[in-house]
Amino acid sequence: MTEQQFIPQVYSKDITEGTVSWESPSNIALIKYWGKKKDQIPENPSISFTLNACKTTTVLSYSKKETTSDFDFKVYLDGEHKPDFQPKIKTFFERVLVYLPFLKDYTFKIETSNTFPHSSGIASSASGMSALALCLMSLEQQLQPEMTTAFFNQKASFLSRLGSGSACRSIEGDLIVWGENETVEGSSDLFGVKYPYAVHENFKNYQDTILLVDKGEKQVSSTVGHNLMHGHPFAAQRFAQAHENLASLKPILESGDLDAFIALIESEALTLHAMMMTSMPYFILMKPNTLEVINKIWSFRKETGLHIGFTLDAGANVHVLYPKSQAEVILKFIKTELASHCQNGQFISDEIGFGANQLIISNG
Ligand SMILES: Nc1ncnc2c1ncn2[C@@H]1O[C@H](COP(=O)(O)OP(=O)(O)OP(=O)(O)O)[C@@H](O)[C@H]1O
Ligand SMILES: C[C@@](O)(CCOP(=O)(O)OP(=O)(O)O)CC(=O)O
Repeated sequence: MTEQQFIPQVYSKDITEGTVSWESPSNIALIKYWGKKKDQIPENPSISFTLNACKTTTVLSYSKKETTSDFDFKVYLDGEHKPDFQPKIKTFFERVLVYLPFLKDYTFKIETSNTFPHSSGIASSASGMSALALCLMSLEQQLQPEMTTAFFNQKASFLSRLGSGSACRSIEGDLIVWGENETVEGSSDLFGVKYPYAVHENFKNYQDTILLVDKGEKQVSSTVGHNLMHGHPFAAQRFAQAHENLASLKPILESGDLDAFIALIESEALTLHAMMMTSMPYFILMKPNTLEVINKIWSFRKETGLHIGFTLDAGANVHVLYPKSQAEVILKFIKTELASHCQNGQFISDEIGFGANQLIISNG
């Protein structure tokens, strides 16, 4: 599989204007992507649960310009012009122009909203960039109607990756692998693929309650963090470990061994943050309440034997993961013991999801 297949031939249709819309979820990595090569190629494989409630909805309106000129687009978040979202999208447009050669032919209006706070480590770049990539694919599909769903999804994932690496894991669900590796046949550095092996019933409707320990924008973006893996003293070991952890996860997913699952994902989360703390310059994204919550989760698990575990993204917020069958008692614990460590007591109840959906635009 190469990038070449995503470069279109001449389009068969001419479209002057229109509107398309997609909602696309965020995702939470179990084995983390941290470190990348040129062109958004990951240094190691990752695997994530696609989320359900945490999502972006984007409406893309386009009208053809008289003459081709530079990129022409405006972004609105929750109805308000959002100039500080423009640079990431401009970089995205530059990277994908060769694969979407119509980009300079249109004026775009991007109206977007997230169901959760952005830039705080709940992967708004993943849902936001994948929603935009999907909208652009819908436009391309109108220009070239003879496109299979499999190609549509694969190219949407490929383009999303060029917007934000982890975004390539948001197009489909429920478990997505990104990054070529020896464990998952068909895996690719270029796009995400559905995890193709047996997954035990224990993981069905797996719950993710996201504790909003800190809703503020984080001090160091993921992009900057990835770059600090270049020349990092532990980089080689970390990249090798991610391959090993993916190999270990396969029998765990098959057998439904939740103790082993929790041990693996918690170790991944803490290793991610260890990489941040041992970067140069070093940085810490966890907050005191992140550690409070982690310690409480560990005590509660010891006391009850319940299968409550956590993972972290690049931020202070804690993703509490647990099986649906134990949801009632764990949710009660979260409400009574953990919510007080969240900003304004806020948390988001989410669970495994199945990917993006196109929304029908009504003209009335
Ligand atoms: N709905 C959206 N549409 C387009 N771009 C978005 C949207 N939401 C967020 N973004 C972009 O993503 C950036 C935030 O990404 P960043 O990686 O810093 O944080 P995050 O995605 O919340 O956390 P993570 O590190 O877990 O991915 C925003 O500054 C903005 O450029
Ligand atoms: C910690 C992570 O969430 C890192 C996500 O990094 P991004 O995909 O947000 O980074 P860019 O490619 O620079 O946009 C781990 C993961 O999702 O695998």
